[in-house]
Amino acid sequence: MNDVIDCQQVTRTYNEGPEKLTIFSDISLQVAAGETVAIVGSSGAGKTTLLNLLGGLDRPSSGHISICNQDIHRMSEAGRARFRNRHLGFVYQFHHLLPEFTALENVMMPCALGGMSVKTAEEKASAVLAKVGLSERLSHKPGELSGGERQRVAIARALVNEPECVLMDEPTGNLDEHTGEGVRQLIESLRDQLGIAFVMVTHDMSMARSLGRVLRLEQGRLLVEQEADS
Ligand SMILES: Nc1ncnc2c1ncn2[C@@H]1O[C@H](COP(=O)(O)OP(=O)(O)OP(=O)(O)O)[C@@H](O)[C@H]1O
Repeated sequence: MNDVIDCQQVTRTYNEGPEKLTIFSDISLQVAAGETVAIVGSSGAGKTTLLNLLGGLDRPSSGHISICNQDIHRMSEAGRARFRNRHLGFVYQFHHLLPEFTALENVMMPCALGGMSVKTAEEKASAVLAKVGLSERLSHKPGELSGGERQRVAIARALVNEPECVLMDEPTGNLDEHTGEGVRQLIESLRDQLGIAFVMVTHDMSMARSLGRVLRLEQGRLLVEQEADS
């Protein structure tokens, strides 16, 4: 069992007064190390809900989710936060960088939260910023970076603790086509170089198809849209 993510028969319902609203039911999904999986589907299909469950930010109504062979929903809140910091990276459509901190400081943040020394955090953050092509922008604040550069800083921040898996919600949703293509190529090369798994929610079908396996969330079911090796 070398799956980074193992999601077994997961259901998420919301209580709407006396009614139960089922977003999806009995979803099973395995993601191997170094694999890219795109989740597509129409607005409101439940893509972000699923991603939040995989990241331990929300609890399933039933079913089990293991990340690196550990059931994240059996951990205490504090244990889960530590586990997330160590094993998972997150990238969102809007980069969520802290505006008053430099690119380097933003990327150092998850290291600091994990208790690393400032010197080691600085070294790791500079190295990962170099990997995303931003060695020349270490002291720039988010407001002094382009949209694509900001998203690359956000990706560097997600990678700095060397997670097994990065979860992305519309990573190119806010970027023009050319800049989005740059981010797509970066994800591809990081996956191939570092063996990190990426699970990405996107509306960008050409990016989804070009990266590997594509799953479609539709009417509460997860359907295979494209196999890994097609
Ligand atoms: N806290 C909540 N309480 C009740 N319903 C919710 C809650 N959060 C989300 N939903 C519902 O769950 C459904 C799925 O939402 P979700 O954000 O996962 O969709 P999505 O596929 O990511 O959509 P989009 O592509 O528009 O971002 C929506 O119909 C939404 O209204």
